[in-house]
Amino acid sequence: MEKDAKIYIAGHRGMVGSAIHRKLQEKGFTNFVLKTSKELDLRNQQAVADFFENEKPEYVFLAAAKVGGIIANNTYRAVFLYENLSIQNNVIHSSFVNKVKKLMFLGSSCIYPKLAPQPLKEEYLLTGLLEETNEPYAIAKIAGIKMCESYRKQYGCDFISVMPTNLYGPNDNYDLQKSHVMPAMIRKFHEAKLAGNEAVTLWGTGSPMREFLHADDLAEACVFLMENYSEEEFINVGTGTDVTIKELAETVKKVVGFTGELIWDTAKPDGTPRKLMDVSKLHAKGWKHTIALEQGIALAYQDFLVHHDTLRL
Ligand SMILES: NC(=O)C1=CN([C@@H]2O[C@H](COP(=O)(O)OP(=O)(O)OC[C@H]3O[C@@H](n4cnc5c(N)ncnc54)[C@H](OP(=O)(O)O)[C@@H]3O)[C@@H](O)[C@H]2O)C=CC1
Ligand SMILES: C[C@H]1O[C@H](OP(=O)(O)OP(=O)(O)OC[C@H]2O[C@@H](n3cnc4c(=O)[nH]c(N)nc43)[C@H](O)[C@@H]2O)[C@@H](O)[C@@H](O)C1=O
Repeated sequence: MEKDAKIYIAGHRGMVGSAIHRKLQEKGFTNFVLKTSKELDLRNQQAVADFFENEKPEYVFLAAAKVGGIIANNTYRAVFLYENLSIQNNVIHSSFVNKVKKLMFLGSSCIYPKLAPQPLKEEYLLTGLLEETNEPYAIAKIAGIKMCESYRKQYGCDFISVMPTNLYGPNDNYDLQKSHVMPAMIRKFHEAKLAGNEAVTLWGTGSPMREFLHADDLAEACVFLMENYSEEEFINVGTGTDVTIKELAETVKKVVGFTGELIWDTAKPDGTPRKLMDVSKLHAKGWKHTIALEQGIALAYQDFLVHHDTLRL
């Protein structure tokens, strides 16, 4: 990508989109097209077609999506399916019509079968049943992968797909019902510490395992792959290491400074038992994460404290 290339970051205000924007600016890129969802609703096919015809971006990072944790995915099943299919269909197709040089689609580690062998290799896609709680979201993501693959095969588009593991960091969603586990723990432990509460309730059994990558590391990987990866097959992006939710809770407790007890609400779902990404393909391409988990949690907590009054609570 040329430093003055016209780059459209769809979802530039989100955790991933804002991290990609920061990273591109750090690396000297200067020419961005940025639209909020109020300015451009990506579910609106005609509005997206008009936008692309007028703006003619050269590169597209598709980081706009309907995103949420396990309860949000399981509650708003129709919304997660419809909105993600609409957004990605419109952006990917308009990128083709307007001859975008390269597009990056962001999927998720939830595309893999619930009980696939671990760590998850890219070839395990579509080899088994999906996790029930986020099946609609996963189906939408798989459709996005297949759309990029098909537009490459039929039209020669340089559209690539990246599969991030669970992410956390600045600009995360801290709504306790809709968020992912990391921001939920940060907020719950922080508020319990301030209130002097003796216990915090967390969801499930605490036994599932999850891999966590800081959003700034993901952004670095996305810029690296936009410049160095043009293959048909999608690529996993993660750390290659995971922890149990219980272990995560102990680490977040320590970082936040909460000393009370944990109560596990087993009426809430555990979701996939494990979804550790095989990142050997990414490492072979020459990229590896740099932010260790405890260091990343401390950075996320600092961001939470600094921006607490403007957060998505
Ligand atoms: N968070 C995670 O743990 C993971 C995320 N991912 C993927 O990364 C990508 C970004 O996720 P993340 O940054 O966490 O999500 P966020 O919820 O933080 O950001 C999503 C962004 O999408 C935009 N958006 C949503 N709906 C619309 C719409 N109808 N029209 C225009 N823009 C819209 C929002 O714009 P606005 O702010 O203007 O309303 C927002 O900026 C997604 O594809 C997600 O699936 C993958 C794996 C893990
Ligand atoms: C990135 C990935 O994220 C989602 O999958 P998930 O990883 O299962 O989502 P999660 O982060 O919400 O939960 C992880 C684990 O943590 C446990 N857990 C404990 N206590 C809280 C808690 O307070 N909040 C939440 N959210 N989870 C909790 C929770 O019960 C579960 O066992 C997909 O929907 C999809 O969006 C996707 O692709």
